[in-house]
Amino acid sequence: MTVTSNIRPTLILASTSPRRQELITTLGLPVMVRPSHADEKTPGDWSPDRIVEELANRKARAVWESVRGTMKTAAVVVGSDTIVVLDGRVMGKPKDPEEAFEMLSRLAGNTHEVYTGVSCIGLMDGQTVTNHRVTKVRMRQLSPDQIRRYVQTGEPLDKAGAYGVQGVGALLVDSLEGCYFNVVGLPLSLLAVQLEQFGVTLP
Ligand SMILES: Cc1cn([C@H]2C[C@H](O)[C@@H](COP(=O)(O)OP(=O)(O)OP(=O)(O)O)O2)c(=O)[nH]c1=O
Repeated sequence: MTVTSNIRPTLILASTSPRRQELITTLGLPVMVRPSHADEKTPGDWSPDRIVEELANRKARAVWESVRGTMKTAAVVVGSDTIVVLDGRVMGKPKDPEEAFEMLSRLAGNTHEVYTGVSCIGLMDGQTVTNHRVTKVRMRQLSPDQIRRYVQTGEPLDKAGAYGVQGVGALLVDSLEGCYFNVVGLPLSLLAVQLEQFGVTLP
């Protein structure tokens, strides 16, 4: 897609995540949201970076396929995927409170990595840029009671690794090394770099 610097493409966010929807508005470009229902299964031997880049691209591609041909304005479809990795073991979203408790018991007192993949696809020509970022997060020691109380807030259930650093989960996190927004699900500086490759000028 050729976008000259005075054109502001619409960003089509391929996501159901309210966090991503809020974060993407920071770029100051028009935003449309189109939930993507891409298959999120990957082979067990894939590396974390391969998983998040592939899933981000699947989400973006599914939406790109459904909207191309229906819009005439310049647009870029954005897909994103986040996982938590502890000692090489991948954690997605917990399926129930019991699994959330297990995940948090493993993360407490340890340092893990949060991987987020972002994939951008130009609406007109399908130009694709896909990358990922990694952030290290140190979680403090937690007693089983503390973990139980946090799980009862309901916050862990729709989040990779069963916590949300932007919410009550902030009380569990000792320190963080890398992009904060990567942990929340959309690394904004990475997205800015990717959009520059489409000729978009941002502040
Ligand atoms: C670790 C962490 C994850 N998360 C969230 C970001 C993602 O929304 C979610 C990981 O699940 P994803 O599968 O990446 O995304 P999603 O299902 O929420 O949304 P969609 O696929 O439609 O875009 O975990 C937080 O909000 N805060 C955190 O601190």
